[in-house]
Amino acid sequence: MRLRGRGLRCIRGGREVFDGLDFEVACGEALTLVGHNGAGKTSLLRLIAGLLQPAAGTITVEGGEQDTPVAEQAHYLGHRDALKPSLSVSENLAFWREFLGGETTDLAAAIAAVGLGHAAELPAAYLSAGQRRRLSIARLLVVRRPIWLLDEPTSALDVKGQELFVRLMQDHLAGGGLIVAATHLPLGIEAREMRIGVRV
Ligand SMILES: Nc1ncnc2c1ncn2[C@@H]1O[C@H](COP(=O)(O)OP(=O)(O)OP(=O)(O)O)[C@@H](O)[C@H]1O
Repeated sequence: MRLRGRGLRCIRGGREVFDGLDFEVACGEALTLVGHNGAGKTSLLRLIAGLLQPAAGTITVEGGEQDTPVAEQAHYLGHRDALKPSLSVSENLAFWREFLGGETTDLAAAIAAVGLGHAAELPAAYLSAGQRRRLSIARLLVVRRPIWLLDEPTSALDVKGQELFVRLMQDHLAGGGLIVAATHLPLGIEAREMRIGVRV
């Protein structure tokens, strides 16, 4: 499987963010997007996730499930943790598993994998920032999707949480998945780097 973007142009709020952008990532590979604040890293992730439409260019998947839209093959882990505060950790994850559908895995195992086993019945409103991030990461595990789009994924994670996430990313790549991540810090995994935007 190969994810490819060609000639992408992105316009936001009437201003061009980037134009003529190409990228390519194959299964088992990670691509990190680097660049200054406002360069367009989040915008590119949102284009791939289908949350924004490109003004020009194409995003395609070769191999794998070619007829399934890219957005349905991708998890988008954004800046904000998409959680319902009144629902417990396991209820939040059950919601996402139901909502996203497709190939799912065991809920309790996903919660344990991110180190939240002790907090499974706690309302999400009571979670710390790092715990909320861990719960968001559990969404990547509970529904299997080959493309992980990650926006500053390690923000708020403590050292153990970062180590844990590195292992989860490595497992995902070893299992044939691919990762595109926007980050200002090294992700801790082997990755190709793509710079977006040049400050003038
Ligand atoms: N909803 C929006 N409406 C209009 N302009 C927007 C919107 N969201 C982002 N932008 C603009 O698009 C440009 C790219 O923003 P983006 O969030 O993609 O940058 P980034 O590289 O991810 O930045 P950072 O490193 O700060 O996260 C910025 O100039 C920003 O102001």
